[in-house]
Amino acid sequence: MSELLGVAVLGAGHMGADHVRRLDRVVNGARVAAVADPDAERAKDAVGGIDGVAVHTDVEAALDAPGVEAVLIASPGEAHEETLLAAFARGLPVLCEKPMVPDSAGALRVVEAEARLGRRLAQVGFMRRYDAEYRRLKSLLDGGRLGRPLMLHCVHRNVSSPPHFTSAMLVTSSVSHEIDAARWLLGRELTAVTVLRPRPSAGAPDGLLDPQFVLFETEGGALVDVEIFVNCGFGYEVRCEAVCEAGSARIGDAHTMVVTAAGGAREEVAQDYLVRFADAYDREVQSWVDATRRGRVTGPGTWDGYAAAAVAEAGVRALETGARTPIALAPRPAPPDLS
Ligand SMILES: NC(=O)C1=CN([C@@H]2O[C@H](COP(=O)(O)OP(=O)(O)OC[C@H]3O[C@@H](n4cnc5c(N)ncnc54)[C@H](O)[C@@H]3O)[C@@H](O)[C@H]2O)C=CC1
Ligand SMILES: O=C1[C@@H](O)[C@H](O)[C@@H](O)[C@H](O)[C@H]1O
Repeated sequence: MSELLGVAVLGAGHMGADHVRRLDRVVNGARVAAVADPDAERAKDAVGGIDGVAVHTDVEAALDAPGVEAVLIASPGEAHEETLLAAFARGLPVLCEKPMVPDSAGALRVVEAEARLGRRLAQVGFMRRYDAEYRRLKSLLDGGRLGRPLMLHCVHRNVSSPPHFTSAMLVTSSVSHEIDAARWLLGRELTAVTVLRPRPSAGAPDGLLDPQFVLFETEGGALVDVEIFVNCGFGYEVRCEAVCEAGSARIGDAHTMVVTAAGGAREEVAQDYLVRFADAYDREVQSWVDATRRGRVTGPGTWDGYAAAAVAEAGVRALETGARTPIALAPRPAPPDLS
């Protein structure tokens, strides 16, 4: 391995461009070796003035570019399966943005392909596991001081959704974060899901079922509710309150800045995930680079990516039918070396 880990960033849109910047300017021990995007202008814009970066419109060419030792996938979810398998075929370690693969059958193929290799190669981009507030909540719950968790109340709001966003994507793209966070915080699988649809907001595009109220049941009987509202218009808000037998704990209220002027006080509210979770993305990518340079893979893995896809798929059925929908996970293949 070279002194600086050579990373190919695949997909140079909103997230990809931010990861290029992060690898170049924030993270230690890595460099951007190649960027690929079918839109060549986007790839060039993302690279900006960084020296020595190969720019491609073809993913495979980027994977084979000189100096590429690891891969960060930031293309749309539908492209992830093919790209993950191409990286596995070359033995390249991967950090793959969520959703790992949007459909559960494809996600399971990725789990099985990695299991056949007999070692972990992929980390999935569930960055909330690297957020300071989520980590404090996880240690508190694991420490047991508050007793057993009974309920998680979650709020997830975006200012607006991108034009391609569908009603199903509120679950598959947005609530996928709460699905992973709940599995991680509680250490339990989710077993059933019900989705209620309040009347759509006038601020949502025509036909988009926004907001939605999602209720998960878990192994062991805890409940997780999620308000997902992706065109709230006023801010990017992510909160989670754990209610336990001997107390409760809430995260997500942290103030950015309070400005007092002209007889009033105004608190700033983050407008998007790149601001709210900036530190979490930095920590996630640094941790991936550090582990990769040690020849290891840590953090959420392909099974977590598969479980999130299977739960989200049941959620979409629940949204369409209005019925409580049980969640069935496939048998887990013998996990690869978890070191
Ligand atoms: N962790 C998080 O909080 C977030 C994660 N994401 C995830 O990041 C990924 C990318 O999302 P955005 O950057 O918002 O999308 P975007 O639409 O801004 O960018 C996607 C880019 O990928 C390119 N692309 C399309 N097919 C490709 C392929 N086969 N190979 C390489 N590039 C390809 C497109 O031309 C585009 O430039 C998605 O999986 C999304 O779910 C997005 C937002 C936040
Ligand atoms: O992952 C993300 C987006 O893809 C998703 O669409 C948003 O709802 C989330 O807040 C963001 O973190």
